[in-house]
Amino acid sequence: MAEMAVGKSKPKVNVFDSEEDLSVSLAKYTADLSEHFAKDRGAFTVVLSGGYLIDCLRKLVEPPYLETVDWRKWHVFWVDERVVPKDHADSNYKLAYDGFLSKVPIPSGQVYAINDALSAEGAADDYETCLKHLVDNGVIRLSTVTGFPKFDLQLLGMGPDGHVASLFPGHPLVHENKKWVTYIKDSPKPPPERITYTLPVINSSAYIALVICGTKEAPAVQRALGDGSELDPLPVQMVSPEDAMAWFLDKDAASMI
Ligand SMILES: O=C1O[C@H](COP(=O)(O)O)[C@@H](O)[C@H](O)[C@H]1O
Repeated sequence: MAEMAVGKSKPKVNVFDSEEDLSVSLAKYTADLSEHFAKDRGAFTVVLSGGYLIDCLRKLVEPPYLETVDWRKWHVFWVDERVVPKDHADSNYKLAYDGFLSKVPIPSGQVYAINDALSAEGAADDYETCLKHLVDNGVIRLSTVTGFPKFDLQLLGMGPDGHVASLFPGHPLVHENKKWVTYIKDSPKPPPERITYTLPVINSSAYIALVICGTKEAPAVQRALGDGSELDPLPVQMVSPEDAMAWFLDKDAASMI
C-alpha cells in the first residue's frame, strides 16, 4: 500500500530505467489510491491529461489491476480538452477512451467528457457547471483550504515548454484565480482552442502524479526540480497539490537533474 500523506509533504521524485518500469509503478500508485479512496469515501475522482500519460497507464488495464481495482467507484475527468469532436484524432477523450477507458469497467455515466457541440467558452462553462453539480451531490469534495474542488488524484503530463494542462508559459490564463474551468483560443500548441482547469483547481487536489518521459522534457524537469528562484516560473513549477505530489520520470526526462 502507498503511504497516504496527511498535509502537504515534499514531492517524491521517482526515476525509472525504462518506461515499462515507470508504467508498473504508476499502476500500483494509482491502484493503491483507488483502494484508499474507495474505502474512505466510496468514490475515487481521477483527473486525466492527454498526451503521453495515457500510454503510461497501460499496466493498470492488465491483471492483477483489471480485476482488483474497484472500477465502479471511479469518476473520470479531464484536466484539459481540445475543442474538437470526441472522435477527432486531437481529442484527449478519444486518446483516453482508446488507450484506457475502453479496457476497464468504469460506468459510462461516471466519465465526464466535455460537450463537443459547444464553443470553447460554452464548453468551459458547461464543464464547470457539471463539476458544481458533482460537488453538490458529494461526488467531488471541496477543499476546505481554497474553496475549489478537491479531486482525489490528478494524473498530469508536461510539455517540453513546461506547460501542464493547457496552461502555457507566459500566457495570462496561468494567473486565472476565480474560475474552475476556463478556455484558450490561442494555444501555442495545436489545436488552438481548448478548455482547461485553472491552477487553483489543479493545486486543490489531494494527490498529483506528474508523469514525464523523454529527453525533450529534460530541461523543464531540471528547472522544475531546481531551487525555484526564478521570477517567472514555468506552469509546472507552480503545481503543488494539497496532500502529496509524486514525479514519475523515465531516465531520459531525468537526465539533467
Ligand atoms: O497538449 C497537451 O500537452 C500536455 C503534454 O503532452 P505530452 O504529449 O507532452 O505528454 C498534456 O498533458 C495535455 O493534456 C495536452 O492537452
